[in-house]
Amino acid sequence: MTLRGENLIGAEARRGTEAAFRAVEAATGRALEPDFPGADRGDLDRACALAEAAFDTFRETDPEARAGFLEAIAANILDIGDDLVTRCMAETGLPRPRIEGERARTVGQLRLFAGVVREGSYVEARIDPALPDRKPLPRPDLRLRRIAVGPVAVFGASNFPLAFSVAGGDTASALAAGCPVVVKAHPAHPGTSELVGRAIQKAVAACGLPEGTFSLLFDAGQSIGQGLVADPRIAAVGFTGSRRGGTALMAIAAGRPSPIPVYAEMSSINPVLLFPGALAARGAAIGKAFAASLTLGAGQFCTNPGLILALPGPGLDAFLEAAGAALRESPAATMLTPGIQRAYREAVARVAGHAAVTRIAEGAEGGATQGRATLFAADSDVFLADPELQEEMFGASGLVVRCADFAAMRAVLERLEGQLTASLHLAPEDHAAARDLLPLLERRVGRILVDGFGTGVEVAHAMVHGGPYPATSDGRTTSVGSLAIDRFLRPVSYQDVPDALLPAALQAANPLGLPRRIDGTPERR
Ligand SMILES: NC(=O)C1=CN([C@@H]2O[C@H](COP(=O)(O)OP(=O)(O)OC[C@H]3O[C@@H](n4cnc5c(N)ncnc54)[C@H](O)[C@@H]3O)[C@@H](O)[C@H]2O)C=CC1
Ligand SMILES: O=C(O)CCC(=O)C(=O)O
Repeated sequence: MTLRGENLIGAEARRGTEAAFRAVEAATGRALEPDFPGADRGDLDRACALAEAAFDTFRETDPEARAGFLEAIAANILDIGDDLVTRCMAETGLPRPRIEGERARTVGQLRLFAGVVREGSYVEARIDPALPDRKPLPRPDLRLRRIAVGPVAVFGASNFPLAFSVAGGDTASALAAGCPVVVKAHPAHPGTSELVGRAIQKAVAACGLPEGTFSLLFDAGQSIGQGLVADPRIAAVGFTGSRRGGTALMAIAAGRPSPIPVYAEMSSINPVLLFPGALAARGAAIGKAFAASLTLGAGQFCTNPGLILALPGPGLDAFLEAAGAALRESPAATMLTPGIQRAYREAVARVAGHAAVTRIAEGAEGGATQGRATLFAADSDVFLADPELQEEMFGASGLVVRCADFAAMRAVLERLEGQLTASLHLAPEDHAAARDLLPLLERRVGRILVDGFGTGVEVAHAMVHGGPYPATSDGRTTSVGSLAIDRFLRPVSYQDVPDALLPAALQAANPLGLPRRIDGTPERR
């Protein structure tokens, strides 16, 4: 499929008029064809106007039509075939199995949301019938449903060019909710973005939906993204990336005459708690598994296990020896962009320069586009004394913090910022100590897992990929799994509205066959 470097604005495809950029082949630093001229203000305005015009029609599409649309996007992505995989590999440096797996996850995610739309409980339809004879006052007829919030701006992630990008979780959940989407493409994978964007554009046309249901804009800089968040027609924002980028967009959204929510997934170091029983039983095996998780995708996962907490002893020694040996064997890996590679090197150098931090092991030295795995260690009082040690090193680096006892481990956890995940490695005799720490972990993280690592998020109904700030901007939400749809819905209540004027979801005959609550109890169907 030929790439044209065009913005997709509703049904149109046109090259921008602003400064152009090219994708960079991650492994070599070579510029790739074609160039992508940036969208201009007129393009931004048209994309937002079309999204606004599409909103009322798109949000009222019936469940089958909306689910069919999501499935059509999935089918069109698969139809692109190997062109998508090879372009994505070139732009990101990620290997084929990873990209193919991510494509399957993206398609599975769209289909999951098709199922959510068909099943219908996300609408939260509730009916409290009138009680005209209630004393001292009659109760009115009250009916509630959730509606889409409005057009959503999506900023894709550099590190998940499919599953967290143009047709990723933010887009899939916003479309499922009934929100038109305007994507600001990530400049690290514009070709991948154009291919996937065309797959969505084609599905919009084939499903007979309003053209403004989807648009995709390119920009060499940041003005289109900033303009998008500031545009009064945009009602919410989905973002995955840096803390600096996420907080900049939050500030723009909060400063608007009508502020809107920004759902930003940002930085996390994902503490791993190694309990003494587990370390004694299988310290070396945990060390090996940890090294595999740390180096996955060159460490460029927001779920990367960057902080390990453990009590000293032979079990921890075995862990460090095995993890160190695996990391010393690990090859350097191509990183996503020159900027990310530079930031990683600088972050590692900063920690390496810390007088009280020791380097346990490092992987093979890489070339100019690569990152090298590194494992550091420090005592808990050193960690507690220096807040910079809990900054994310976005790449394959971790810090082992030795805690003299569980009180010291608790002190470290108390000091931690919000996180996406916490992993606990346990033997049965560790349960009492783990139980003590669980309430604190619940306050710090979005997902608690046992005997595993957080990398590789399952797209499922019970998944939370979120967490308190700064892991995300709003710890009440998730960006992965079916609950992600909640971010783009808001409740509306209808009081004493005649049946003929009610939305189908709330009419007496329940023409959409939705699951509903009558007086708080599931309706018999
Ligand atoms: N925790 C995580 O999930 C991730 C963290 N990162 C971190 O971010 C660093 C840079 O990676 P990027 O992917 O380039 O993230 P980034 O945050 O710089 O960019 C993400 C997107 O937001 C846009 N953007 C960023 N700042 C903006 C601003 N002030 N105004 C308007 N738009 C803005 C960019 O153009 C891009 O489309 C990495 O080195 C890493 O530290 C990156 C990817 C994922
Ligand atoms: O670990 C995963 O599967 C997802 C990680 C993620 O959300 C990210 O790195 O942005």
